[in-house]
Amino acid sequence: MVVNGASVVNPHGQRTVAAIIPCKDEADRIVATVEAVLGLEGVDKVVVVDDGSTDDTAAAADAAGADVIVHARNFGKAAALETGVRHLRELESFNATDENSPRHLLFVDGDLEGSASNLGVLIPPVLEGRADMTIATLPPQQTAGGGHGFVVRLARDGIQNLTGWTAKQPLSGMRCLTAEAFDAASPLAPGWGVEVGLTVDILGAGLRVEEVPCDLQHRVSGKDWRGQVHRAKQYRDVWRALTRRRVRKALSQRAPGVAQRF
Ligand SMILES: O=c1ccn([C@@H]2O[C@H](COP(=O)(O)OP(=O)(O)O[C@H]3O[C@H](CO)[C@@H](O)[C@H](O)[C@H]3O)[C@@H](O)[C@H]2O)c(=O)[nH]1
Ligand SMILES: O=C(O)[C@H](O)COP(=O)(O)O
Repeated sequence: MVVNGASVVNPHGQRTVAAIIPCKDEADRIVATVEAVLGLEGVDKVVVVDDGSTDDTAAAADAAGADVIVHARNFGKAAALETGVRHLRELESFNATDENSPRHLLFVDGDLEGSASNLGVLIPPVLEGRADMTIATLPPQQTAGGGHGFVVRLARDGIQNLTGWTAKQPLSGMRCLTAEAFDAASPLAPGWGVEVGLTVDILGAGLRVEEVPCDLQHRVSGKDWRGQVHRAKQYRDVWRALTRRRVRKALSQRAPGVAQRF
């Protein structure tokens, strides 16, 4: 429900939450992830977007009980999230008596498996109106790997310079947010820039962001060449998201009309 542009809690009961799970080649993990998310209190819809997988991700997610949308080819994580939210809003618009519309959003990576059952802590601050977006911070991971911190530092420093807020884990993709917060960050920054874009745009709109410790385990990128290529793409996308927002901010001080379109 939107009143004067602001989300308000449904007067007829607790607002519910829809989980959106972007996936590329997660057939081995998606069943456990979907089952865990379906069990979260407050979540009444799970949408998996298969972002051009070459494995059986879509069939596995469907069998696990999710709504499944398939990209004909790979468009990147941000596009998968946008497809999932668009699908959700279409479903909601078909049901004129749906009191939960527009649902809050829970963004979940497909590789969390059973640990996704710990995502529930992200929901109450948003449901109760204390935060417009919560972000999960993860404990040390059981699987070895991880990078050298280049992308994390670029993201953290960039967010800090633009907003004054220091994120502990700026790349964490597990987030719960209101429809209003999602709209403030739309269109999303492409690819791996999506998290930085969400944080900068939502804070820039004067909304509240909070990091919440959450006991999650995910597939950690290694230090092999595949992991390094992945990090190079992350670096490129985060840099682009930050640069666009720096230019937008500079323009908004000089030419507000132009800045809105940039
Ligand atoms: O083209 C792609 C690639 C990945 N994914 C999915 O996006 C999620 C995150 O991808 P992953 O390979 O797990 O990325 P990581 O580098 O391990 O992820 C860290 O860094 C990312 C930002 O760079 C965040 O999105 C993640 O939440 C964070 O865990 C997973 O569900 C993927 O299946 C897509 O939907 N499309
Ligand atoms: O493995 C990671 O933590 C991410 O891919 C980011 O890489 P980084 O450690 O080089 O910032």
